[in-house]
Amino acid sequence: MDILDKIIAHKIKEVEDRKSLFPEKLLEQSLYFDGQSVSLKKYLLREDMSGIIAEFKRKSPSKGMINSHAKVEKTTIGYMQAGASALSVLTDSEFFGGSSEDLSTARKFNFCPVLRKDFIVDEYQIVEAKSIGADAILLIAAALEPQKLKSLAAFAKRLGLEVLMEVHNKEELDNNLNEHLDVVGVNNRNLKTFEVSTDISKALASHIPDEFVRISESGISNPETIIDLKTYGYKGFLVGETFMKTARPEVTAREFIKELMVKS
Ligand SMILES: O=P(O)(O)OC[C@@H](O)[C@@H](O)c1c[nH]c2ccccc12
Repeated sequence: MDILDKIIAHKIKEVEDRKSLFPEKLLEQSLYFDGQSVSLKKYLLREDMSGIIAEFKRKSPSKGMINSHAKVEKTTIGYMQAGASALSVLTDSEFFGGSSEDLSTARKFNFCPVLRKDFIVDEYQIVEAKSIGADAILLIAAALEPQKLKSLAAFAKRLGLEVLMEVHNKEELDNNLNEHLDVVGVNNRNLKTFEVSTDISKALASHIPDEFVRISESGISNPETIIDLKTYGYKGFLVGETFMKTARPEVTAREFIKELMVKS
Protein backbone atom coordinates (compact mmCIF):
# COMPACT_ATOMS: atom_id res chain seq x y z
CA MET A 1 0.00 0.00 0.00
CA ASP A 2 1.58 3.30 -1.04
CA ILE A 3 1.05 6.62 0.73
CA LEU A 4 -1.75 7.71 -1.61
CA ASP A 5 -3.69 4.47 -0.92
CA LYS A 6 -3.16 5.06 2.79
CA ILE A 7 -4.43 8.64 2.62
CA ILE A 8 -7.50 7.62 0.59
CA ALA A 9 -8.36 4.76 2.95
CA HIS A 10 -8.16 7.14 5.89
CA LYS A 11 -10.16 9.79 4.03
CA ILE A 12 -13.06 7.44 3.30
CA LYS A 13 -13.41 6.72 7.03
CA GLU A 14 -13.01 10.37 7.97
CA VAL A 15 -15.78 11.40 5.57
CA GLU A 16 -18.18 8.88 7.11
CA ASP A 17 -17.47 10.30 10.58
CA ARG A 18 -17.95 13.88 9.41
CA LYS A 19 -21.21 13.03 7.69
CA SER A 20 -22.75 11.92 10.96
CA LEU A 21 -21.26 14.81 12.92
CA PHE A 22 -22.17 17.57 10.43
CA PRO A 23 -24.98 16.39 8.15
CA GLU A 24 -25.15 17.93 4.67
CA LYS A 25 -28.40 19.69 5.53
CA LEU A 26 -26.53 21.60 8.22
CA LEU A 27 -23.66 22.55 5.93
CA GLU A 28 -26.11 23.87 3.35
CA GLN A 29 -27.21 26.52 5.82
CA SER A 30 -23.83 28.21 5.50
CA LEU A 31 -24.02 31.78 4.19
CA TYR A 32 -21.53 30.87 1.48
CA PHE A 33 -24.29 28.95 -0.31
CA ASP A 34 -25.93 32.30 -1.09
CA GLY A 35 -22.75 33.74 -2.57
CA GLN A 36 -20.95 33.37 -5.87
CA SER A 37 -17.49 31.88 -6.08
CA VAL A 38 -14.49 33.89 -7.24
CA SER A 39 -13.17 32.42 -10.49
CA LEU A 40 -9.73 30.84 -10.15
CA LYS A 41 -9.59 30.51 -13.92
CA LYS A 42 -10.16 34.24 -14.45
CA TYR A 43 -7.56 35.23 -11.89
CA LEU A 44 -4.99 32.94 -13.50
CA LEU A 45 -5.66 34.42 -16.93
CA ARG A 46 -5.14 38.01 -15.75
CA GLU A 47 -2.07 39.41 -17.45
CA ASP A 48 -1.41 41.84 -14.59
CA MET A 49 -0.96 39.09 -11.99
CA SER A 50 1.85 36.71 -11.13
CA GLY A 51 0.00 33.42 -11.63
CA ILE A 52 1.31 32.17 -8.30
CA ILE A 53 -1.10 30.06 -6.26
CA ALA A 54 0.46 30.35 -2.82
CA GLU A 55 -0.15 27.42 -0.53
CA PHE A 56 -0.59 27.19 3.21
CA LYS A 57 0.85 23.79 4.20
CA ARG A 58 2.09 22.95 7.71
CA LYS A 59 3.43 19.47 7.05
CA SER A 60 3.41 16.75 4.41
CA PRO A 61 4.06 13.01 4.20
CA SER A 62 7.13 13.67 2.04
CA LYS A 63 8.76 16.39 4.16
CA GLY A 64 7.36 15.94 7.66
CA MET A 65 6.93 19.18 9.58
CA ILE A 66 7.48 22.18 7.31
CA ASN A 67 6.24 25.02 9.51
CA SER A 68 4.48 24.56 12.84
CA HIS A 69 4.21 28.19 13.89
CA ALA A 70 2.93 30.08 10.82
CA LYS A 71 -0.54 31.62 11.29
CA VAL A 72 -3.09 31.34 8.49
CA GLU A 73 -4.35 34.90 8.76
CA LYS A 74 -0.96 36.60 8.65
CA THR A 75 0.50 34.26 6.04
CA THR A 76 -2.41 34.38 3.59
CA ILE A 77 -2.88 38.14 3.82
CA GLY A 78 0.87 38.45 3.30
CA TYR A 79 0.75 36.12 0.28
CA MET A 80 -1.91 38.31 -1.33
CA GLN A 81 -0.03 41.50 -0.55
CA ALA A 82 3.03 39.89 -2.09
CA GLY A 83 1.13 39.54 -5.38
CA ALA A 84 -0.13 35.96 -5.40
CA SER A 85 -3.06 35.32 -7.77
CA ALA A 86 -4.83 32.83 -5.54
CA LEU A 87 -4.51 30.79 -2.36
CA SER A 88 -4.39 27.05 -1.79
CA VAL A 89 -5.16 25.81 1.71
CA LEU A 90 -4.60 22.22 2.85
CA THR A 91 -7.61 21.08 4.83
CA ASP A 92 -6.48 17.51 5.52
CA SER A 93 -5.48 17.24 9.15
CA GLU A 94 -4.06 13.72 9.50
CA PHE A 95 -1.31 13.96 6.88
CA PHE A 96 -0.94 17.71 6.24
CA GLY A 97 -1.84 19.30 9.58
CA GLY A 98 -4.58 21.49 8.08
CA SER A 99 -8.28 21.99 8.82
CA SER A 100 -11.52 23.40 7.49
CA GLU A 101 -11.02 26.28 9.92
CA ASP A 102 -7.74 27.15 8.17
CA LEU A 103 -9.60 27.56 4.92
CA SER A 104 -12.44 29.54 6.49
CA THR A 105 -9.89 31.87 8.03
CA ALA A 106 -8.11 32.37 4.72
CA ARG A 107 -11.50 33.05 3.11
CA LYS A 108 -12.56 35.58 5.71
CA PHE A 109 -9.50 37.76 5.26
CA ASN A 110 -8.99 37.59 1.48
CA PHE A 111 -10.99 38.42 -1.66
CA CYS A 112 -9.01 36.18 -4.03
CA PRO A 113 -9.91 32.65 -5.19
CA VAL A 114 -9.28 30.02 -2.51
CA LEU A 115 -8.61 26.41 -3.50
CA ARG A 116 -9.56 23.62 -1.13
CA LYS A 117 -6.58 21.28 -1.12
CA ASP A 118 -7.69 17.88 0.05
CA PHE A 119 -8.31 14.34 -1.14
CA ILE A 120 -11.87 14.42 -2.41
CA VAL A 121 -13.58 11.05 -2.71
CA ASP A 122 -17.21 11.96 -1.96
CA GLU A 123 -19.77 14.63 -2.90
CA TYR A 124 -20.09 15.44 0.80
CA GLN A 125 -16.61 17.02 0.76
CA ILE A 126 -17.68 19.28 -2.09
CA VAL A 127 -20.70 20.51 -0.12
CA GLU A 128 -18.30 21.03 2.76
CA ALA A 129 -15.89 22.97 0.52
CA LYS A 130 -18.69 25.35 -0.48
CA SER A 131 -19.84 25.71 3.14
CA ILE A 132 -16.41 26.84 4.36
CA GLY A 133 -16.01 29.41 1.59
CA ALA A 134 -13.81 27.66 -0.98
CA ASP A 135 -14.02 28.78 -4.63
CA ALA A 136 -12.42 25.77 -6.24
CA ILE A 137 -11.74 22.14 -5.44
CA LEU A 138 -9.00 19.71 -6.38
CA LEU A 139 -9.72 16.32 -7.93
CA ILE A 140 -6.72 14.00 -8.12
CA ALA A 141 -6.78 11.64 -11.10
CA ALA A 142 -4.45 9.14 -9.37
CA ALA A 143 -7.00 8.76 -6.58
CA LEU A 144 -10.26 8.39 -8.53
CA GLU A 145 -11.84 6.30 -11.28
CA PRO A 146 -12.52 8.42 -14.40
CA GLN A 147 -16.31 8.04 -14.05
CA LYS A 148 -16.18 9.09 -10.42
CA LEU A 149 -13.90 12.03 -11.17
CA LYS A 150 -16.26 13.22 -13.86
CA SER A 151 -19.37 12.96 -11.68
CA LEU A 152 -17.65 14.76 -8.79
CA ALA A 153 -16.59 17.51 -11.19
CA ALA A 154 -20.15 17.89 -12.50
CA PHE A 155 -21.44 18.05 -8.92
CA ALA A 156 -18.95 20.79 -8.02
CA LYS A 157 -19.99 22.82 -11.05
CA ARG A 158 -23.64 22.58 -9.98
CA LEU A 159 -22.63 24.17 -6.67
CA GLY A 160 -20.82 26.93 -8.55
CA LEU A 161 -17.33 25.76 -7.66
CA GLU A 162 -14.50 25.55 -10.17
CA VAL A 163 -12.59 22.33 -10.64
CA LEU A 164 -8.85 21.76 -10.81
CA MET A 165 -7.97 18.28 -12.01
CA GLU A 166 -4.50 17.07 -11.13
CA VAL A 167 -2.58 14.58 -13.24
CA HIS A 168 0.92 13.18 -13.16
CA ASN A 169 1.16 11.31 -16.47
CA LYS A 170 -0.35 11.14 -19.94
CA GLU A 171 -2.57 8.19 -19.17
CA GLU A 172 -4.27 10.02 -16.30
CA LEU A 173 -4.73 13.02 -18.56
CA ASP A 174 -6.15 11.08 -21.51
CA ASN A 175 -8.53 9.10 -19.30
CA ASN A 176 -9.95 12.02 -17.40
CA LEU A 177 -10.39 15.12 -19.56
CA ASN A 178 -14.05 16.13 -19.45
CA GLU A 179 -16.25 19.18 -19.97
CA HIS A 180 -16.67 19.95 -16.27
CA LEU A 181 -13.02 20.81 -15.63
CA ASP A 182 -11.74 24.39 -15.53
CA VAL A 183 -8.07 24.01 -14.75
CA VAL A 184 -5.71 21.12 -15.43
CA GLY A 185 -2.74 20.84 -13.11
CA VAL A 186 0.35 18.77 -13.66
CA ASN A 187 1.77 17.62 -10.35
CA ASN A 188 5.54 17.49 -10.64
CA ARG A 189 5.56 15.26 -7.56
CA ASN A 190 4.64 11.62 -7.93
CA LEU A 191 2.23 11.06 -5.02
CA LYS A 192 3.27 7.42 -4.77
CA THR A 193 7.06 7.79 -4.79
CA PHE A 194 7.51 11.51 -3.91
CA GLU A 195 9.90 11.98 -6.81
CA VAL A 196 9.76 15.57 -8.11
CA SER A 197 10.68 16.97 -11.51
CA THR A 198 9.30 19.96 -13.41
CA ASP A 199 10.20 18.08 -16.62
CA ILE A 200 6.85 16.32 -16.17
CA SER A 201 5.02 19.62 -16.71
CA LYS A 202 7.06 20.23 -19.84
CA ALA A 203 6.41 16.78 -21.25
CA LEU A 204 2.64 16.92 -20.71
CA ALA A 205 2.05 20.53 -21.77
CA SER A 206 1.31 19.88 -25.43
CA HIS A 207 -1.25 17.19 -24.54
CA ILE A 208 -3.49 19.52 -22.54
CA PRO A 209 -6.18 21.01 -24.83
CA ASP A 210 -6.27 24.81 -25.03
CA GLU A 211 -9.69 25.18 -23.43
CA PHE A 212 -8.27 24.24 -20.04
CA VAL A 213 -6.11 26.64 -18.08
CA ARG A 214 -2.80 24.92 -17.34
CA ILE A 215 -1.00 25.00 -14.05
CA SER A 216 2.20 23.40 -12.82
CA GLU A 217 2.29 22.13 -9.24
CA SER A 218 5.02 21.27 -6.71
CA GLY A 219 8.77 21.46 -6.53
CA ILE A 220 8.96 25.03 -7.84
CA SER A 221 11.80 26.71 -5.98
CA ASN A 222 12.83 29.66 -8.13
CA PRO A 223 11.37 32.27 -10.51
CA GLU A 224 13.48 30.99 -13.43
CA THR A 225 11.55 27.71 -13.43
CA ILE A 226 8.31 29.67 -13.77
CA ILE A 227 9.63 31.78 -16.62
CA ASP A 228 10.63 28.57 -18.37
CA LEU A 229 7.25 26.88 -17.70
CA LYS A 230 5.40 29.91 -19.08
CA THR A 231 6.88 29.15 -22.49
CA TYR A 232 5.01 25.81 -22.31
CA GLY A 233 1.70 27.60 -21.86
CA TYR A 234 1.42 27.35 -18.08
CA LYS A 235 -0.61 30.16 -16.51
CA GLY A 236 -0.52 29.11 -12.90
CA PHE A 237 2.17 27.86 -10.51
CA LEU A 238 1.37 26.19 -7.24
CA VAL A 239 4.06 26.91 -4.67
CA GLY A 240 4.02 25.61 -1.10
CA GLU A 241 7.22 24.47 0.53
CA THR A 242 9.52 27.11 -0.94
CA PHE A 243 7.51 29.69 1.02
CA MET A 244 6.34 27.63 4.00
CA LYS A 245 9.74 26.21 4.95
CA THR A 246 11.01 29.69 5.81
CA ALA A 247 10.34 31.49 9.09
CA ARG A 248 8.19 34.12 7.40
CA PRO A 249 6.53 32.56 4.32
CA GLU A 250 4.88 35.82 3.28
CA VAL A 251 8.22 37.64 3.17
CA THR A 252 9.77 34.87 1.08
CA ALA A 253 6.75 35.04 -1.25
CA ARG A 254 7.15 38.80 -1.62
CA GLU A 255 10.82 38.49 -2.61
CA PHE A 256 10.11 35.58 -4.94
CA ILE A 257 7.24 37.33 -6.75
CA LYS A 258 9.17 40.60 -6.98
CA GLU A 259 12.06 38.76 -8.65
CA LEU A 260 9.63 36.95 -10.97
CA MET A 261 7.99 40.20 -12.07
CA VAL A 262 11.34 41.89 -12.72
CA LYS A 263 12.70 38.97 -14.74
CA SER A 264 9.61 38.14 -16.81
O1 LIG B 1 5.17 22.30 -1.56
P1 LIG B 1 5.34 22.24 -3.05
O2 LIG B 1 6.37 21.27 -3.51
O3 LIG B 1 5.56 23.64 -3.60
O4 LIG B 1 3.94 21.73 -3.63
C1 LIG B 1 2.73 22.45 -3.48
C2 LIG B 1 1.54 21.61 -3.98
O5 LIG B 1 1.68 21.43 -5.34
C3 LIG B 1 1.46 20.27 -3.25
O6 LIG B 1 1.24 20.54 -1.91
C4 LIG B 1 0.37 19.35 -3.78
C5 LIG B 1 0.07 19.12 -5.09
N1 LIG B 1 -0.94 18.25 -5.22
C6 LIG B 1 -1.33 17.87 -4.00
C7 LIG B 1 -2.35 17.00 -3.60
C8 LIG B 1 -2.56 16.84 -2.26
C9 LIG B 1 -1.77 17.46 -1.31
C10 LIG B 1 -0.75 18.34 -1.68
C11 LIG B 1 -0.52 18.54 -3.03
